[in-house]
Amino acid sequence: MSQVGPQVAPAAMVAPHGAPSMSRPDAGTGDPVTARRALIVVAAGSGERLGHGMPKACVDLGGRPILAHVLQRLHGLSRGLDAVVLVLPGDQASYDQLSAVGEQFGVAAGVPVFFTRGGSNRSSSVRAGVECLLSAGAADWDPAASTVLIQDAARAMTPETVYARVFAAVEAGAAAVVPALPVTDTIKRVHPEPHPDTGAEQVEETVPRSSLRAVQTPQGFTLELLQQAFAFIGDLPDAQVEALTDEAMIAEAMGVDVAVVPGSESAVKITTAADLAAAQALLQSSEPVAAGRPVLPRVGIGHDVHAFAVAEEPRDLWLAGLFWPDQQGLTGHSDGDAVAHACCDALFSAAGLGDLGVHFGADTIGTARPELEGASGAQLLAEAARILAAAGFGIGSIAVQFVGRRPKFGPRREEAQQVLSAAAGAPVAISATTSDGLGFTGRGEGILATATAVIYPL
Ligand SMILES: Nc1ccn([C@@H]2O[C@H](COP(=O)(O)OP(=O)(O)OP(=O)(O)O)[C@@H](O)[C@H]2O)c(=O)n1
Ligand SMILES: C[C@](O)(CO)[C@H](O)COP(=O)(O)O
Repeated sequence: MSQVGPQVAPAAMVAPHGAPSMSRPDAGTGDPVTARRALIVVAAGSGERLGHGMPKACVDLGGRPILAHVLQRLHGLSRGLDAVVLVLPGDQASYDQLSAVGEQFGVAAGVPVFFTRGGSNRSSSVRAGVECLLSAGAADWDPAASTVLIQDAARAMTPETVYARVFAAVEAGAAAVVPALPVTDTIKRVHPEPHPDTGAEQVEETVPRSSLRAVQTPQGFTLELLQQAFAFIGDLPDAQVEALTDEAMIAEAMGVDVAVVPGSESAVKITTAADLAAAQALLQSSEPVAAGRPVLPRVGIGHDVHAFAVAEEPRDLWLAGLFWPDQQGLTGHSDGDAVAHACCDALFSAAGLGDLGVHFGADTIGTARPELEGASGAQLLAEAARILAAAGFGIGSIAVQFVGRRPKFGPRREEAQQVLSAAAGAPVAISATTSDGLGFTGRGEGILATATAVIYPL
């Protein structure tokens, strides 16, 4: 199992005031939430019926692997997710490709993402996902109060509303929940054996369709039921496990009620070439380029200034996500990381989402976002990237220029770029200059950072 999480800086680089807890306060009481939410995406299937000669989750859909579309649709929900587990194909190339997609999502969305390899059938892949989740920390969760959703990577276009419905139904008291749509075709059962002379299948009966439902994913369960379910099927022979085409079947076999919530026409399972073409069409119809309009990038600008603290009030210097030993720090409510803050401002500006003050000002953090109290510049940048993603924007790149007499950026430019790029989930380029002795930067009273960002609609 490997992990990427919202904590982007190596431990030594995390702000001295401690990492902010990303746990959610209860909206009503402000108490920490004990009910947890996790999502397991099973993406280990071979995709034989699709026939692309590679695991289905790796197959290209509109320029990105199928798995990326699942994650892209989760950004609005991501603040409420405590963990995402991706169950990936066993071969190294596919594993590397898809885990990179997952890592990018984890950084942008601020969600801990864990990876494991799947098994030879769907149930064994789901089991691997549950085991990964437990060893990633869910073993300490309250199992009756925590909800786990299982999603097929193959249902790449499932809208976020369906996830929200399933979470809501489990949290309202159902131990097992499936999303489903009424069946619109007439359904007939055929005889097990074809006609002896013609070889054609023979209809045995017509099944009344009013009570039939076509079941989709994500399927939701309490963590407690999911653990019991895998203990329940633990000793079954492989053939019987193969026959379990979804997890709700195990709950049914255990005598647990399974609730149904509305699914979505968009949540089609990409199984055949025709399904992939349908998903492609759906994707195009939901993107502006289909209407003949080009998808233009957006640019933003950000600017931040901080004064150096006076010698009588020493502070550590944090700049561009790095700790600078033996240097007097900057004043400010925050850690004073003007380079990271300018990047955040450029992102908000590009997305038309206001500025740093709106999202991370002392008032906001004091009221709506207490978990960001004491957050470092790099952590704020990761959070800004998550906010953009939730608003439907990806980040192309950020360029930031530092103006000041000290510290000297050259020797640590690469290191700083790496830290900020990891935080933003996109390339961040840093340049630095002095101001020829002029102005407050020239006199060494403070520093200035100016950033530009290019973003694009997802
Ligand atoms: N051993 C398996 C089999 C399936 N799955 C996942 O379960 C979902 C539903 O499976 P399906 O659509 O049947 O995918 P494949 O098994 O890849 O398809 P095929 O049967 O055509 O090979 C997919 O997201 C798939 O990646 C999995 O994680 N591990
Ligand atoms: C879980 C599922 O998507 C619900 O419809 C379906 O059962 C998966 O079946 P598959 O044969 O593994 O594709």
